[in-house]
Amino acid sequence: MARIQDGGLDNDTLQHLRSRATQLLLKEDWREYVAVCSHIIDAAASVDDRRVLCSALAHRADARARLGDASAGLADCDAAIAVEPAHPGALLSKGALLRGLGRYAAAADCFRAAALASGGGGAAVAEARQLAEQCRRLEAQARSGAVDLSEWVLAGFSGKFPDLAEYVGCVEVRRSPHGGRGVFAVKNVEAGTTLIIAKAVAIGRGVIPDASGSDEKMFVWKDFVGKVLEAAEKCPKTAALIYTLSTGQERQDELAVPDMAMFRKETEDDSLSDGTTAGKTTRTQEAVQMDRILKVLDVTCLTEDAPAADVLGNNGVVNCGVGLWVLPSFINHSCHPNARRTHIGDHAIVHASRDIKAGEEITFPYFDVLVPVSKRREASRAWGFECKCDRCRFEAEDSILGHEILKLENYLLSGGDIGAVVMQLEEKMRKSMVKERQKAFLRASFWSAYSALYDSDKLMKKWGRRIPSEALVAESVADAVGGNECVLRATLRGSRDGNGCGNRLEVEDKVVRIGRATYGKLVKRHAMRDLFRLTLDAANKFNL
Ligand SMILES: C[S@@+](CC[C@H](N)C(=O)[O-])C[C@H]1O[C@@H](n2cnc3c(N)ncnc32)[C@H](O)[C@@H]1O
Repeated sequence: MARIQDGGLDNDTLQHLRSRATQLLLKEDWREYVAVCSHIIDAAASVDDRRVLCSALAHRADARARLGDASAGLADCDAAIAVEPAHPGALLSKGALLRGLGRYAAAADCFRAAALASGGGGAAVAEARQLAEQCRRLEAQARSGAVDLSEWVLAGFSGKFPDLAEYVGCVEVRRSPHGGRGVFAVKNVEAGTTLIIAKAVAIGRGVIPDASGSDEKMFVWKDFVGKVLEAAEKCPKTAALIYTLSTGQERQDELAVPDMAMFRKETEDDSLSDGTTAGKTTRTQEAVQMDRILKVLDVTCLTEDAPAADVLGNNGVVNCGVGLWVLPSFINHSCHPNARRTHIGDHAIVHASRDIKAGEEITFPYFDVLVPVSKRREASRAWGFECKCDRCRFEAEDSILGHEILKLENYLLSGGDIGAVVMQLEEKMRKSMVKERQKAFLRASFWSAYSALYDSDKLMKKWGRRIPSEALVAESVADAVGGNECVLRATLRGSRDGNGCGNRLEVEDKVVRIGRATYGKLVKRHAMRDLFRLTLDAANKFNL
């Protein structure tokens, strides 16, 4: 029991509690730390020691934030601010909590108030101002989706991941002809436009050598599942978001279309309901539905080692990552996709990889789509669905071409001359007057043959004059599957060789267009050039 003296807590008691709190802080034992802070708060309140009361409330708020209890943390900050409106510690803690909830404008106000309250021009003031500025930038980014990663890219992706805010662009979840729900564009968007920036509910990561067995992967998976369950337990809103996802066991027409407001950043009202009685009521009434979450994770988690992550996000450290990003998990697969995702730290950025019309469904590839239809069918079956996208339908339903495709596939498999395969396919498409869009589909399906041919000086000497240029085929394939590293590399090589690309400015425009379609509008032109160099370097390494 704390001893009390006139005008506040007695010094010995306070000193003892403070040193206990410091020990717990160093051990990061947040639960015990909260208990000690509560002790100080009760004692300080009973003797009306406002100075001690406010700093203990601010410290408890920080610890509660660490424990994922943002609502209780905010309540502590508000209690301190009610006693002392210009308490720098409480204002800083509240700013940090609001920033974590994505309420950047309110967070910036708190940091600004903390700078004013600290007074003078010391390091604390400078830090509070810096935090206010960071929140101002994040607020602007959360509204526009405009991200500039140029500096980070130019620094070789080194250092801390750039700060990102969650963003929901002109997209909406609707019922999809592909199955269940899907994400749709509500406006026309240009290739490269950012559609969604989503923060992961949780990510499991491990540095696993390629040859490692399934035990290590299982370890990463278990760690990931544990983190998702913990996040759902701590925050009812997170649990509610996870429950919008499919368990894979519902009938497609049973799946409800969620309200888009769920995915937008928190409003004042949301945070109040999360922060006070209403939030707590939900938490105690509803235990986390563990089985349901486990089934959801089986269907919806995304691997972080997507092709774009190799260049734009893993900092060369992580080579196995699995995560749950809720809104991107509503995106269906297509072999004629129009979007891609890039991973930066804990955020997934989904951007248009082709121009998209209002009302069109947004899709990305769940597996390699630069392969013939038979291979894609195997992959989609492994996912538990039959892909009926327009590309699959065309390749499966055109009986004359279907026969030809099968012949070419077999010929390729038996080690036949790649140049002859490409020649025959081009001839057949010309004779059958196949439309450009469908030519693009078939070229994408036989991409391995085309690229092996362009890679070989010997084969190019033999067939080069009788087949379309690398740049032309790359542009055509980008129409089928959107921008990606393979077509970008081919476009870069093709444009360097100047074969059939047009004049210098046209060539540069084409390259930048495919670059944006591949990496999104995340970097300025000068940094894009660096990405081009890396893309070509990666190809050279691969070819060695
Ligand atoms: C990540 S979820 C996508 C969202 C899902 N449609 C929903 O309503 O929750 C993946 C599941 O969606 C379905 N799906 C995705 N792409 C599809 C496609 N092209 N054709 C049929 N079903 C698809 C499959 O059931 C797949 O297991």
